[in-house]
Amino acid sequence: MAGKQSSEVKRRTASTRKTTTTRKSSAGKKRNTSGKSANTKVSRMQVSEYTEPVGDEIKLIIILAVSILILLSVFGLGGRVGDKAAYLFFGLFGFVAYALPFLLFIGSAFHISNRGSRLARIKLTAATVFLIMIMALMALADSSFDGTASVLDGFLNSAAAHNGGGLIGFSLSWVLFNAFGRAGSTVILVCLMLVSGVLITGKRIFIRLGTLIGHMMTDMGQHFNAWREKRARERLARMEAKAAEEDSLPEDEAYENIDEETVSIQPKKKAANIIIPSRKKENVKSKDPAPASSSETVLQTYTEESATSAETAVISDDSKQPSLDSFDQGQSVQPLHIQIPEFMTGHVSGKSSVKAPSASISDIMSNLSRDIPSEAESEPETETVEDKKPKGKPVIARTILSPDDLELEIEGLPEETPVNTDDTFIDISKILSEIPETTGNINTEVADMQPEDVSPAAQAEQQTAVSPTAARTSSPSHHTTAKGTVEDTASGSDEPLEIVEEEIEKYEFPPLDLLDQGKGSGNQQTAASLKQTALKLQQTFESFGVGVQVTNVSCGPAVTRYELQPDQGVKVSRIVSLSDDIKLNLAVADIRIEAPIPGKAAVGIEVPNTHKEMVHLRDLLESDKCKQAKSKLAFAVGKDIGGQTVVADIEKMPHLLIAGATGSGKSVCINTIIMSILFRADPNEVKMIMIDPKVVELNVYNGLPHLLIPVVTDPKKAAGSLNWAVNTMMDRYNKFAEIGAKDLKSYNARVENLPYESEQHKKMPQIIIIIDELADLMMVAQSEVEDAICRLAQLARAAGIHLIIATQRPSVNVITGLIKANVPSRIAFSVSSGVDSRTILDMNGAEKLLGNGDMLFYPQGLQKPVRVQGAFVSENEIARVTDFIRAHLTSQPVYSETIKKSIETAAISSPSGASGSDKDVYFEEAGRFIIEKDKASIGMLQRVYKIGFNRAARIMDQLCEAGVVGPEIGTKPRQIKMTMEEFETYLNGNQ
Ligand SMILES: Nc1ncnc2c1ncn2[C@@H]1O[C@H](COP(=O)(O)OP(=O)(O)OP(=O)(O)O)[C@@H](O)[C@H]1O
Repeated sequence: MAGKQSSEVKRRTASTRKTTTTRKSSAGKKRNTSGKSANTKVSRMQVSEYTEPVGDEIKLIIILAVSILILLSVFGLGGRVGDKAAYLFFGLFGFVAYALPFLLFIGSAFHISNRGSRLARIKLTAATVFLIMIMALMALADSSFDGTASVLDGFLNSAAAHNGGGLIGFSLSWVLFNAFGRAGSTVILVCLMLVSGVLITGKRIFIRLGTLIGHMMTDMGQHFNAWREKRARERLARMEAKAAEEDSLPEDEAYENIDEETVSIQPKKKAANIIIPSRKKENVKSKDPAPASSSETVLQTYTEESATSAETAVISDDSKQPSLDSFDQGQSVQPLHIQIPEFMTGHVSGKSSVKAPSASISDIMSNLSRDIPSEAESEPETETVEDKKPKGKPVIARTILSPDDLELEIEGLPEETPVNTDDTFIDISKILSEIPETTGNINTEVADMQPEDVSPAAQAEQQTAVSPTAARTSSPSHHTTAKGTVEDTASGSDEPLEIVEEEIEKYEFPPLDLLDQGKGSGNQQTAASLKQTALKLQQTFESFGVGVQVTNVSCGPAVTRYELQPDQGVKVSRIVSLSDDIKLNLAVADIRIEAPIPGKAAVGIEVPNTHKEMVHLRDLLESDKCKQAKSKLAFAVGKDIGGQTVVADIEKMPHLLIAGATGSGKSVCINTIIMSILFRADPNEVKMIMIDPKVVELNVYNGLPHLLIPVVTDPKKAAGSLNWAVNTMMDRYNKFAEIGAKDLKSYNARVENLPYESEQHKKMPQIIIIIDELADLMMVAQSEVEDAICRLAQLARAAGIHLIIATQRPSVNVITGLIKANVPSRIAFSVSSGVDSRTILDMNGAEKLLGNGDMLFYPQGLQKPVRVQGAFVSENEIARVTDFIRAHLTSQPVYSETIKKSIETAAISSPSGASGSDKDVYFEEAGRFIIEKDKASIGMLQRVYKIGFNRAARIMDQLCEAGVVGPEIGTKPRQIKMTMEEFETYLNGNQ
């Protein structure tokens, strides 16, 4: 037995050895013929490339033939075999057997052409389920079906009658019927049918239905509104006809018939409105008959024709001039509202009408202003006014701009002021000129205005409207001192302020070699790697049955864009839906699809580069594009996807919103803007206000002559700075109006050509207001900040004031609708979600950015944002440049005390803040400590009081404000300016 076993083992060992030898020799052979086998592989691949499509074609031909045979069979034309087959098909599928040949062919063709696609498999499965549900429903539809017959009966009945659900449908309905009854089974089957229908079509039936209903409701609403408007117009037409009729009646009778909705002037009430809603001439009169003593017109109205003719503009009889006695002191005043339809705004003025119907309100207002006779021109009238010197203050309380009307509210007209609006056009200039100038005021204050009542544009327009008079009256309140500064003797922070720094005699432009140069490594992407990625992209799309051709490749510093041209019939949405699969196949973190590229018949796929190139500011500033840019506010944005330098002009933007997640590159972007300006603009040409609630970002610019005031770090003061800017804007408009200039450029040009030296009219610089974190300001005084930003954004462009606002919180309560609407140019850096991207750009895309200066640049006028790799400037470079500028100043910049004071006043008057009362609890201690140590450093305060950086910096600012320490100058330590005794006196004085 043992011997048998051992001989068996030997035999096995021998056979194993033999096999090993055979394997070894075959491996050797393989090694020897490795070259050959590679060749064989290639040729096999070529063969398979050839045979695969041909094989598919043959398969389809066979399936077509089978389908036709089945078709013939089910219609009884298939001979004996066909009859048998038809019996089987009807038995199995019931009525659906008629559709079987078609379904078989279409299904097979679909499967073959979408081989490998998961989606196609899902669709095919869903289609099969759909068919089975139909079969089951057909079985259920048979009224004789009661769930008692056997499954075989189901087969036989369908085979014989060529209807019903066949064996398959019958079996399923049998199970469902016995479990849920007929109704329950129907619900389940229909539900499954719908689900498979959704999977087959990919359409969201119910959501669409909801949307459809929504659209229908909106349409109905619109129809309803149109109907209401039509009715209102008809009513108005009726009223006009009625009014025309009444014209022919004696006056007293006519008054009784005036419709209250059209006109209401109620002397006893606070306000009254005249609404002139149509272009047609109409007679609108006071509801109350005017008292006999004051029956003359204060408001004059003109027909369209008369508005264009200066001569025919005067309606009232000279002998019936309005009595100015009515402005006497003690007389009660009434506000008067005039609403002027928008179409009239081009023709408001009587004497020098603005002809263009699309003329802007400010144009009209400036025209109006010019119509008001100056003191010299209107001497005889002035005399009359002097005689009857009124004490009341007529006030243009507010203007309201609605989409249709401009409304002026004039307070201070006497109670019984009669209004005769005979014609369509009201001469506001006349009203303004008749308000006595000797009172020294057409009060432009909007003190009692409710913010919600008055749009910022309207406030600004209102102030613009009265500007010349205001300027006339306010100018004597300033007198020039020997130093050339203007002392503001007028009280109140709303007085127009002037930029009063001494002019910087000579500004030494910093040389570009203070900046680092790019290494000039160029793009690391080789042509081969680009070609490979392009091929991969094409193959990926092909594997999903989407035909595309890569037509172009643009290689940018951080991303490369592959331009794809889809084949005929390929939907763009299909390409977009494959973005995840592309990411997977290319093994990249994220891609952005631009579908389509604006102005091109191509879809752009932006793939991050493996090696990112840094775009150095110096390289951009040295580029021709930058050198050729004429504007002082031109700045280097970065390089676009094609590697081209992108240069933008803040003047044209005219305001810019920069938003992105923390660390995405906002501060670097702001620094590049500031640096671009420092390299291009003289401080006498461009000034900046920097608001940096984060404290650390912009303080390096302190001490530069370009700054109007030191960098503002206190959010409460920031609101004050914005208010100051609004006042400056209004002041500038007044000055423009005085010499008939339209904007800053024409003003400066005219001032330059003035034949005499004027103290009043000097060249003015452009002003850029940079806010590094809007969210911090909005937290402190949202309504004030929003209001000021909107007023500036709407009107500041012509005044040469531009806003650059950055925020890392792109939420709707920071970037409010109002701010968004008024700041048209945007830069979006990387954000965390599509929602944030939509808040900034009104579209997705920023969530796909890569960070580190990768941005979507969307200036005003561009259809779609462009992807740009932002310029980079390091802190060292900034320090080098700012140190250079400071070192080469002929005189230290003198910051305007007036501006500072005004900003502080505004901060104090701000309801949300009181700069004096909210000193930090460590303020006193920190002051004493710093004086004792003779060293002021934020880090030291942090360490000693164990507080955060922001709080320590704020305490330092408060100490600086109190005069304990000097301002921060670059990286140098602050000066200690008070002794301990002085500080104690200060503290005692402030308790
Ligand atoms: N254009 C750029 N090129 C290369 N790297 C950049 C660029 N911009 C920013 N970075 C990198 O990103 C870092 C963060 O940038 P930055 O400080 O500007 O972000 P931020 O958005 O201002 O962040 P935070 O809101 O927190 O202040 C920089 O230190 C730098 O390394």
